[in-house]
Amino acid sequence: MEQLEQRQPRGKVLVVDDQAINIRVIHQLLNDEHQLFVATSGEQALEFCLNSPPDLILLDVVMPGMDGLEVCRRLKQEESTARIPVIFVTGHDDKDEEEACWLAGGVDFVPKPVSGMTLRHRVMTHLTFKLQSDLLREMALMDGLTGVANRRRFDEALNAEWRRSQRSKGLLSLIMLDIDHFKAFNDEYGHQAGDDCLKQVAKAVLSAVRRPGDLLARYGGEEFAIVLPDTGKQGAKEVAEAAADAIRELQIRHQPSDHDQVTASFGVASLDLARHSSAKDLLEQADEALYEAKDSGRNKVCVG
Ligand SMILES: Nc1nc2c(ncn2[C@@H]2O[C@H](COP(=O)(O)OP(=O)(O)OP(=O)(O)O)[C@@H](O)[C@H]2O)c(=O)[nH]1
Repeated sequence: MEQLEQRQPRGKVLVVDDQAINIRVIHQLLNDEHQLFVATSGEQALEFCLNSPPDLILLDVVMPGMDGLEVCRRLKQEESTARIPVIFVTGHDDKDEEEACWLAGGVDFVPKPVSGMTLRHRVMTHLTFKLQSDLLREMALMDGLTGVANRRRFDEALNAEWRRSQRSKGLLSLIMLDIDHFKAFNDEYGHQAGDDCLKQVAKAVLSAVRRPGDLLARYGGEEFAIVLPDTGKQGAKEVAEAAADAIRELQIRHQPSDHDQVTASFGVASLDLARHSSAKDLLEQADEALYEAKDSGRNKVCVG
C-alpha cells in the first residue's frame, strides 16, 4: 500500500452515483489521495464536466433518468470532455453489460461491491495515463522557443472558434503581427539575440491579451497570431494597440530599423458573415491588413 501511495498522482475525480452509500464507500477509499467531486445524477454529471472537466470519472451504470452509458456516450461526443477517462462501476457482471460499457466509451470497469485495492489501483493507473497524455498534448501544442501556443494549436483554436461563432452568430476577431526588419536584427545582433528578442516580444504581447478565451500563438518565424473570441473590431484594435505599446516599451535596441528599437506591424480582422465564408477568409483579411501596415511604414496597426 505504501508503494501505491508514492506512485499515486493527485487528480480531480468525479464520482457519479445516485446512492449515498456508494458515494460514501468510494469517498472513504479515495479521498486521501485525490480531489473528489460528487454528482448524484447523469444530468448533474454532464453539467459538472462541461463547466470544469475532471481528470477521471467513476460512473455508476444504473441510475434513474439518464443512465451511466448515455452519460458516457454524450461525454465522448463533446470535444471538451471526450478525453476524460470513464471507469464504470457496475452492479452486474454479465457479458452484455461489460460490452455495453466498452461500446459507450469506458476505459475500464469495477464491479460492485467495490474492492478497495482494485478501485485504488485502477484509478491510479488511468489517472497516470491521463495526466501524462495531458502533458504530452500540452507540449505538442506549445512553441518550444517562446512557450506560447504553436501553429497547430492556433489552427485548432481558430477552427473551433469559427464553428462556435457560426453557431452562436457571435463575434470573433483575429490579429496577425510581424516583427519589423527582423532579418536585419538577426544580421546585426546574431541569431541568439534574435531568439531572445522573440521570447521578450511574446511575453510583452501576452501581457496585452487578457481574457481567458484569448489565444496568442507563434504563427511561424517572427510572426504571431491572436484569436479573440467574442471580440469586435474596436476591441481587437485596442488589443493590437496595447500589444504594440508593450513591444515598444521593451525598448530593445534595433539600430538598422527606422525606429532604432524593435517594433511590430499588426493586421486586424473581425468576422463579417457577408464577407467571410470560412476561417481562412478571416485569416487572409488579417494578413492583408498586416501587409498594409508593412507597406505604409510599419510600427502600426491596420484594420481590414
Ligand atoms: N533568431 C531567429 N530568427 C528567426 C526565427 N524565425 C525566423 N527568423 C528570422 O526572421 C527573419 C524574417 O525576415 P523577413 O521575412 O525578410 O522579414 P523582416 O526582415 O522582419 O522584414 P519585414 O517583415 O518586412 O519588416 C529571417 O531572417 C528569419 O531567419 C527564429 O526562431 N529565431
